[in-house]
Amino acid sequence: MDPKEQLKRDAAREALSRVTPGMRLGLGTGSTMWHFVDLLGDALAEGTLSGISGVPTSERTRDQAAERGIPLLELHEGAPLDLAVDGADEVDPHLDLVKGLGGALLREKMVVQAARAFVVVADDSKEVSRLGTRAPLPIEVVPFGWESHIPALEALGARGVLRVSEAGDAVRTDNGNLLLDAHFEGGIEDPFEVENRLRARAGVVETGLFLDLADEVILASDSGLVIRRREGEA
Ligand SMILES: O=C(CO)[C@H](O)[C@H](O)COP(=O)(O)O
Repeated sequence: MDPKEQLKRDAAREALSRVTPGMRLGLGTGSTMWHFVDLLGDALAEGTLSGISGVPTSERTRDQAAERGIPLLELHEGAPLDLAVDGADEVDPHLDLVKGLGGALLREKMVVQAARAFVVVADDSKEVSRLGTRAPLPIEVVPFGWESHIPALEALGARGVLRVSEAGDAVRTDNGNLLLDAHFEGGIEDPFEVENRLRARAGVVETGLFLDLADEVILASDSGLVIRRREGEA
């Protein structure tokens, strides 16, 4: 296996050790989560875990989980979830995150907010000292008037770019919305301020800032796993 994929699988395997029989899980989206869903499928098939059900955060994850025989629930059926597991594009020292390069940020945040605990799985390339330095901030917006957010982003110190596919078409989320990627020169100075300013705008559906949400971050590196927990948590 490619060494980078192996790191993602290592983080996913560690997260799987947090899962106990009967749990209702939030199943995130992305290449690291692919490994988690794969390992969960193996565990159910082998009988080392049972009674598990999951709420998928994207159609991709729904398809993979269904293929692997993982019983699926709608969000309202599963909530409150015992545990949400998901990847991240950036993790800062406070365990705040940027998510959404995979385009599933809205459902991901809804699922995390419906969960009693949230564990993040990533390789150590996602660690940053300040959010917005490694990845742009994804923002899901309704198609109507999306261009009007560009000057507002400029006022926040960011260059907003409509996400397009390789073929040049605007990318649509699973919810039929568009994605703006906000590039902050030097990173995001005050993520809470940016979150509040963006969320106050009609037409902005959700941002990829996941603030004060992660309870535990599992980072896989060449030298092993690094586990970070929110202060005050055992
Ligand atoms: O937020 C996400 C999708 O919306 C993903 O969790 C994030 O992009 C990380 O993905 P990967 O594990 O492929 O690096």
